[in-house]
Amino acid sequence: NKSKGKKLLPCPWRLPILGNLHLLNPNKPHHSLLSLSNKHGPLILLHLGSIPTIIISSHDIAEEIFTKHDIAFSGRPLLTGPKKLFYNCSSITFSTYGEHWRQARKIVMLELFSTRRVRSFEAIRVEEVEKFVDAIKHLSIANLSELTLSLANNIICRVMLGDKFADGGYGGKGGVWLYELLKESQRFLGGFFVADFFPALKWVDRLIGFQGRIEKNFEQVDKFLDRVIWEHIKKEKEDNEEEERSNNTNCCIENEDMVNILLKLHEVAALHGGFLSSIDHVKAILWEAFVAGTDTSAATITWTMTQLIKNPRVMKKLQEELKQATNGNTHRLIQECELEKLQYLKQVIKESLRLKPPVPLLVPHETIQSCQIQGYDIPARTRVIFNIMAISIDPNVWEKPLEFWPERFEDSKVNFKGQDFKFLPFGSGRRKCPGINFAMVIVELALANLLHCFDWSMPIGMKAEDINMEDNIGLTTHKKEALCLVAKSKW
Ligand code: HEM
Repeated sequence: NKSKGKKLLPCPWRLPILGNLHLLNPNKPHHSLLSLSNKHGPLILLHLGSIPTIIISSHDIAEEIFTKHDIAFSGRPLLTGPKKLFYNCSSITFSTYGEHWRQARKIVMLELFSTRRVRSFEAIRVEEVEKFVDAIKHLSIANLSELTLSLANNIICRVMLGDKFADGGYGGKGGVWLYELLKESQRFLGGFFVADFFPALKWVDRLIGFQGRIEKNFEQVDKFLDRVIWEHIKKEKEDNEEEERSNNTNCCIENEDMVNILLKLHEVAALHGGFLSSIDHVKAILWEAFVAGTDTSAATITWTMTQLIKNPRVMKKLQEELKQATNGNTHRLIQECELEKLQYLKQVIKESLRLKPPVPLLVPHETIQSCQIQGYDIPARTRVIFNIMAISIDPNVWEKPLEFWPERFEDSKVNFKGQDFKFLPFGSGRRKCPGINFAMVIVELALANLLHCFDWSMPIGMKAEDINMEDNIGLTTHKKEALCLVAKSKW
């Protein structure tokens, strides 16, 4: 009776208790949702267990939401994984819209993602890319899935925690334990907790051991972050004493890592209250940078290399661009100041992000107030999933949507900053990724050098057509099978 006179959202037939959950393949929910939207339309309502969830799969509905109802859609559901791993969701990504989120985002925008800050990490990126290239030279077969994860992990580790905590290894040698810790956290963030779909059945997660495993992972993460913080405090004290002794008051902000910066802000907040008043907030921000930044950047590099090995014409054209940019000098690395002129590289990365967006369903949103979309009433506290993969291969919008064709971005103003609603690999509106600049310079520098320093081919006995393009989704989509290629060094 309640719905009398109201326009009802299309909703596939559902089962008692499970609702529409049985329609989702847990390994490929973005593909299942694409099939459902092809059948039922670009705005549908699913009952995932007992949680009403709307799925958005068209650019015009995304535009309506991000331009007219952005605040209403800026909440985040309180999910089991992030609640545990990010200290009761006190990080940015998973905290719901409000003062805490605003303050947290403001601080990281200023201290981590501002143009000046991103630029100040150049030496770290260059050094790590150099080691990365050097490691590949010594490998008969390069496992790019693993190597790119090491690269992103080492850069983020050095930027966030300082040099001491990154042991800088490549090719499965270095930082393995931190890496394993991170992988386990990511499994839980993208994983299926019964409580997230049937809040009343929370006990089932404990019964099947899921809750126990996440608690163990959290304990290890927490212990690690405690050690990082303790060592920074100790070092700061020693430096201050040394400074007093030598009367040297030169403060070098460029050498500060994120832990130093957050600890200083924590000291002030502990006296006056607000965000960062608890040391748990500091830990949540630190762990989140690993989780949000490592996987996504590595997946972008790996997927782009996958597309290039399958498309030799594009790879050749890109290598030609790099040759021209360096006047044919293959005996040195591409520098960051040269990236700006590499226009074809930028088109190639965009095309790769279009076909394989690393976060194809964004992070789940939740409405914080009721509103109307396309004439449908959407109540507050509705979970919202944006299937941006469906949008970026929509045949009504994109010509030859499944083809890898970077030239489509030539002379086009379409970018991924969140204003072009047919292409949203970083999201849009208030919740869009704040790490775009931070990530893109890593991705561009790594790819430019991979292609400038090496010629790439398939291992003997394999053809590019054999490459498995299937993805495995957690919070980020990865290539299901590792990308292993032969790299022939040009110098
Ligand atoms: C190519 C690499 C990356 C991609 C494709 C990517 C993509 C995304 C996406 C799709 C979202 C969710 C937007 C939404 O829910 O509407 C997001 C959020 C976020 N990303 Fe990224 N990201 C990348 C790199 C990074 C890096 C390197 C960092 C930090 C070191 C980072 C930090 C964040 C944070 C903190 C949020 C949460 C924003 C909020 O909820 O307010 N990302 N990212």
